[in-house]
Amino acid sequence: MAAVPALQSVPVNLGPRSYTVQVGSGLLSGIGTEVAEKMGERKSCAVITDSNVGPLYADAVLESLRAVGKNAHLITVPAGEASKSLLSAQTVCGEMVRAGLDRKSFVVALGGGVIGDLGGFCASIFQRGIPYVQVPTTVLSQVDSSVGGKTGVNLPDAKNMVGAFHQPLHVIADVATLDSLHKREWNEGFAEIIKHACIRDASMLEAIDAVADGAGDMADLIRRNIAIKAAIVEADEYETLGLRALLNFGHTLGHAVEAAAGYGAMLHGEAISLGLRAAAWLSVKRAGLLQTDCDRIIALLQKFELPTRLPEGFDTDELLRITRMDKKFETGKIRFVLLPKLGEAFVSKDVTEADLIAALDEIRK
Ligand SMILES: NC(=O)c1ccc[n+]([C@@H]2O[C@H](COP(=O)([O-])OP(=O)(O)OC[C@H]3O[C@@H](n4cnc5c(N)ncnc54)[C@H](O)[C@@H]3O)[C@@H](O)[C@H]2O)c1
Ligand SMILES: O=C(O)C(=O)C[C@@H](O)[C@H](O)[C@H](O)COP(=O)(O)O
Ligand SMILES: [Zn+2]
Repeated sequence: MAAVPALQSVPVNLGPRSYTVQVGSGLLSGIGTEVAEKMGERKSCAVITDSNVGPLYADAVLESLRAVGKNAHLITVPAGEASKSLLSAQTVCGEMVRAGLDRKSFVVALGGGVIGDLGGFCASIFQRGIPYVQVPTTVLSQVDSSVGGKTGVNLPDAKNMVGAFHQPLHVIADVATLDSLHKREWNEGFAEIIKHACIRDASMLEAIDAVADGAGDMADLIRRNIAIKAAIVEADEYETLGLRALLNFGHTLGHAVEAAAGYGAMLHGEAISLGLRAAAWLSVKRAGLLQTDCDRIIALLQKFELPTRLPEGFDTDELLRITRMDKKFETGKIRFVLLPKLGEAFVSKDVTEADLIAALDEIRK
């Protein structure tokens, strides 16, 4: 990672639910002080993490919290998407009860998007809701999932089917934690980064290219992505105005592929990469995106070794069946995000099932 400048803060302005995302290196050891400031007299907390992240970073976080007088209890779930389930939420909430947490407690979600979504969801339902702090440790969770307050779990049928909007009180993105990511987990985060560039900031494609070539400024790229996500969430927190829905570019078919593969078989970013290729192709057919721009998106995904060809074994009918459960499917009509040009997106109500079938045929090639 390129040299990290001093701590940067990105505000997320949501009135009474406003918070700050801190981006910098070596922030974990200062978490106690940061959290103490936000949580005031709340004394007990659950640090929720997974079996990969816990052994690497939980001690630093627990020590820092205990040093400022917090009673911090560690709760560890198995690493991977399968832990984003109602059963895990029940297990975690059960551990929170047995640890003596109450309505004056809080949660620290230490890990990737799975832990952020699960930990945030547990915070949203535990005794009808307690505050939480996001401490994202993957590229994907730093640039996307830790910001915006979408929390939840999957059902076997489809992704993110049970959840709540519950904004964090604070987000601490320590970019030094990214150094321990395996290449596959590092790369998958770029699917969401490329998504942000496609829908909001075409000029970011160059910065992404530079990072792929080992020359770019990753910390700055992370900050830029957080700012894009924050601006969209600020404008449409509850996804009711058609703006936040743009963050779903590539997700309609991507989510179906992720669920159909079996949770954990494909990483979220890998499934979204396939969804992005399908959505970019449909954007050429239905929205006038230039073929050269579509090719540019695909080439960039490939630079991060992300899949752009649907593997054998995915049944089109099954993928359509799952797609119909998507939250963007309303009264029998799909709302599909298309790109007329790089950096601009809109929600189309004119995409048909025949279009989806054609897009799936295309990404099989
Ligand atoms: N809420 C949102 O707005 C939002 C946005 C995007 C994605 N998501 C969700 O996020 C999830 C995907 O998140 P993810 O890709 O971060 O997956 P993840 O949380 O499963 O992390 C990927 C892998 O990396 C490991 N890991 C995490 N941090 C590490 C570190 N610093 N060093 C070494 N290993 C580490 C994890 O243990 C896991 O094995 C999906 O469930 C997706 O639906 C939510
Ligand atoms: O924050 C959002 O809004 C997003 O859509 C971000 C997506 O990257 C993310 O995968 C999200 O969890 C999808 O949400 P869903 O409502 O489509 O399940
Ligand atoms: Zn996503």
